[in-house]
Amino acid sequence: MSDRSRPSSRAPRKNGEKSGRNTPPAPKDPARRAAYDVLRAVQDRDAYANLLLPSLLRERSVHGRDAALATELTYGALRRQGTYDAILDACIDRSLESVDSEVLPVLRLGAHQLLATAIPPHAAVSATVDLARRVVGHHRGRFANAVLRKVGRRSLDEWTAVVAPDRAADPAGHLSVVHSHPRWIVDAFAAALGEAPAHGGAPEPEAAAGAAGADPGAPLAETERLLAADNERPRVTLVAKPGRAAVDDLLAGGATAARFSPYAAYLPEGDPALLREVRQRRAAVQDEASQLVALALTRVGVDGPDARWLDACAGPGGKAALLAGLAGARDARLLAAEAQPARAGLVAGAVERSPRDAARTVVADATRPPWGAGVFDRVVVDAPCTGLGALRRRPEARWRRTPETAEALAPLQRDLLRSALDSTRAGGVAAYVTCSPHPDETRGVVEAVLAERGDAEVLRAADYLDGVPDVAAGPSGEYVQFWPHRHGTDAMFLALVRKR
Ligand SMILES: C[S@@+](CC[C@H](N)C(=O)[O-])C[C@H]1O[C@@H](n2cnc3c(N)ncnc32)[C@H](O)[C@@H]1O
Repeated sequence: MSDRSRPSSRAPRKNGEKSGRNTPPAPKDPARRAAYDVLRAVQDRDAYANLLLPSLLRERSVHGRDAALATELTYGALRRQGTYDAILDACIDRSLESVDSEVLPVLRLGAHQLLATAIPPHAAVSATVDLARRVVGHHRGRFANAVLRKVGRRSLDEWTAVVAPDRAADPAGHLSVVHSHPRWIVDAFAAALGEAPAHGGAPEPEAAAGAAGADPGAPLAETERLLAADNERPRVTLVAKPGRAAVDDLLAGGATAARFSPYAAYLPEGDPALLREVRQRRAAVQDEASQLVALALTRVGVDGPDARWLDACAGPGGKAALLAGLAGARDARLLAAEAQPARAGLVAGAVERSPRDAARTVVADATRPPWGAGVFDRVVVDAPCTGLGALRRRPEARWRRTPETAEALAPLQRDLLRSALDSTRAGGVAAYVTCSPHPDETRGVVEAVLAERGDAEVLRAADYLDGVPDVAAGPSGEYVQFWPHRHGTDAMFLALVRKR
């Protein structure tokens, strides 16, 4: 992870620690001030809101309703930024680009309160204008007041009817504004769902299955459901690490049974760290699809030995921890490889005390592996990707990625899959996984690599996920694609490849 991930240059105080003598007094309206500071940090120094906000709230001792409001405002303004910017643009005489970068986050926060919360409009405007006066001065506070009063004259639906392109004439452009996703992401999602061509030409036949339940009359109907799901807060899913904790322990702690993974439970509310199993690292937060793609790999039959497993891109160790538990139960061994030393440290922590001490962590570049060819019975490569499948969790990510991000990652993704297949023995199996449904980094990678070699064949991955509906994807349903709107999970992709 790069420098950007550092939430703050100041170390947060430990829970319950009192402010030092030099700590500035708590700001007035701490919720809006915290939201503003996070939006500025995201905009100015590429901070990650999901890391910065919790540490900032802790540092400033913002709790309870203020913390909940700060979270709602920060995440809402970031997720809905595309929609709000189109509306703000219509409320300002000059172009939105010419608005000072210090003022823009104030306007987005105000728009979110006015258009998507129950805060009474006069309170939303006056509290936001107060904030503007404090952070950008009286003159620009007056500007914010004028703009927000215009925003408040219409509801969200009334505004989008005015500012979004017509749906029939430009479906992707319409959905891009209404559901606040960059247009290239709308196009990529539509292609992955089979509702639009991936690279020109006609949509894939899988569109019919993919769009099950959608209104056939509305263009890009299923894509719209996906975009809407991306704007919802994801539920917290836990994993009970096999051999170290049981799902029943999590249920006893207030979690509820999960739909698909035998190791998962959902936490309806509260801080996961309050669960003893999580504190003791016997359980962890892990999306259900992440668990299921790892499980699918372990369910494929292999003839001969089943003793050596490899996780070629293991950091921070979510899948490695699950695989280590399952390997231990079968008396197999997992090698967890990670290129970045700091992330390898996280992997080592995640797999610590696995049953039979089944996992070993190494810092290694999996494209130039220090291990020999054909030595592993099972290999997973969970490749670095755009993360477009996890937009629910990373509210600013959609504005940071570009079409070039996916293009730039493809050579590394192909190299990692080639190397994973080279590392797999004949008769063994490799899993190629991404947390993105973008065709260029999912099937595009698999198809390019398999076209080069005659020693590998794609298996029907959905056959190893019995009981999970509507996951088969690809021209013949050979891949697995999870979706937030269908499964309530991240949009994880899985291809299972048998080495011949
Ligand atoms: C998507 S993440 C893996 C997530 C992980 N499997 C989990 O479930 O927690 C991809 C990881 O691959 C690592 N990586 C990138 N290039 C690599 C390479 N050439 N060799 C090994 N690891 C690499 C990245 O540092 C990152 O930690």
